[in-house]
Amino acid sequence: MRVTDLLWLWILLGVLVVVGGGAALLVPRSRRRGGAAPQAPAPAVEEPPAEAPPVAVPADDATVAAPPAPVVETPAPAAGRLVRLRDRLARSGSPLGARLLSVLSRDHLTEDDWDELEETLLLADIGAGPAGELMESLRTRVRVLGVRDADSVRQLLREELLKIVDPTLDREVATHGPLADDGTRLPAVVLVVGVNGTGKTTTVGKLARVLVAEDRSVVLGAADTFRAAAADQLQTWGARVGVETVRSDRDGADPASVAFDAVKKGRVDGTDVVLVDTAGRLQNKAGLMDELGKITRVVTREAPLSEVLLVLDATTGQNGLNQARVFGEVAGVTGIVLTKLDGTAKGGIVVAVQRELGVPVKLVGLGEGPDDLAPFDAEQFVDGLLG
Ligand SMILES: Nc1nc2c(ncn2[C@@H]2O[C@H](COP(=O)(O)OP(=O)(O)OP(=O)(O)O)[C@@H](O)[C@H]2O)c(=O)[nH]1
Repeated sequence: MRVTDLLWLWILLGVLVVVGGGAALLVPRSRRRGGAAPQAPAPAVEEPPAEAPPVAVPADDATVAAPPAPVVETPAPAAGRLVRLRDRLARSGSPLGARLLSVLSRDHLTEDDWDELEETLLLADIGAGPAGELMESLRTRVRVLGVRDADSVRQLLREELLKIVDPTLDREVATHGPLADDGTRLPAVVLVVGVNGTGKTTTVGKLARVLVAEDRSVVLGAADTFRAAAADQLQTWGARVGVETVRSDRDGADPASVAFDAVKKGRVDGTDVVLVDTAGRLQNKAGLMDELGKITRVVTREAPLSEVLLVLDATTGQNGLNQARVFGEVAGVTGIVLTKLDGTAKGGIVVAVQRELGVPVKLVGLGEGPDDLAPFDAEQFVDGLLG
C-alpha cells in the first residue's frame, strides 16, 4: 500500500467517525434516556394455549367465605305512633282543624261563616252527609250554649268531629287465628287488597314490622304476581325483620296458588299471622271478583280469612271512594288502611270512606318510612286534625 492510499484510508475513517457521532446526536434525547419511542410492530408471538378452567376444589371449612349474616332490624313498637300524625297533618298544607277553628273564632258567626265552615268540611273530603250532620249539631250547640271563647268552641268542634269519626268502632286488626277442630291454633290470614299504587306492598311490609315488634311470628305471601318487582319488594321488607316470603319465581303465576302455599306454610309452621299481598288490578269488576274470589276459596281450605284489609290512597279523594265501593262489593272488606295521609290536607276522607263501606279505618299510613304505619285511634286523629 502506498503512502497516498494510507492517507486516503485515514481520511475516510475520519469522515465515518464524524458522521457516526452526528447521527448519534440526531437521535432524540428522550430515547437516549430510555424514554418511550415509537414502537416497531411486535413480532407475531404464538398465543400460549388457554389455561384450563381451574378445577373446583372443595375448600376446607375454615376458608369458605360465608355470606354476611343479614342484619335483622328491630322495628319500633306501634303504640303511640299516631301521635306523630299530629305533626304530619299540621305540616300538610292547611289542616282542616285550623281552618275550622279560624272561622269559628269569629265574633258573630254569620250565614256566610257557616257556609264557609261547611265548604271547608267538604273540601276536606268528609262527604256531604257527615258534613251536614256536623254543621247542624254544631250550630245548635253553639246557639244553645252561647259559647264564644276559643277554648269552648274548640272543645265543641272536637266533640262533633269525634262523633262522626266514631270512636265506638272496633279497629283492632284481627291477628289471632281461630282454633282448628283438633284444638291447634290456625294462623290469622290477612288478605290485603286494593288498586295498584295505593301502597299495598308497602303496607304489608310495614304491618309485618308492627307484628314482629309485638313478638308475633309472620309469613308473607307475594300473591301480587302481576308485577314481578312486587315479590322482590315484599321479600326485602320481610328479610329486614327476619320474616319469610312465599313467592313464585314465575311472572304471572297463579296468585291463588301462591296465597295457598303461604297459608299452608303458616299452618304447618304454626305461624301466628300470614299476610297476603294481592295485585288487585281493576280491569273490570268481574275479573277482580274472579281473582279475589279464587284466592279466598283456595286459601280457606287451609285457614279462614281473619281480615280483608282494603288499602286506599288518601290523596285520591272521590276516586278512592269509587274503588272502595267496588272492593267492598267483591272482597268482603273488614277494615281500611288509609295510606299517604301525610301528603294531604283531606283527612276527612277517613269519615267518608267509613260511611261508604260501613267498616272502620284500622290503620293509617303516615309516610314512606318503614315504621310510618299507625293503628288508627279516633281521638288522636281528631286532635291531629285540630292541630
Ligand atoms: N307518603 C307516603 N307514601 C306512601 C305511603 N304508603 C305507601 N307509599 C308509597 O306509595 C308508593 C306505592 O306503594 P306500593 O306499596 O308499591 O303500592 P302497591 O299498591 O303495592 O302497588 P302495586 O304493587 O303496583 O299494586 C311507594 O312509593 C310507597 O313508598 C304513605 O303512607 N305515605
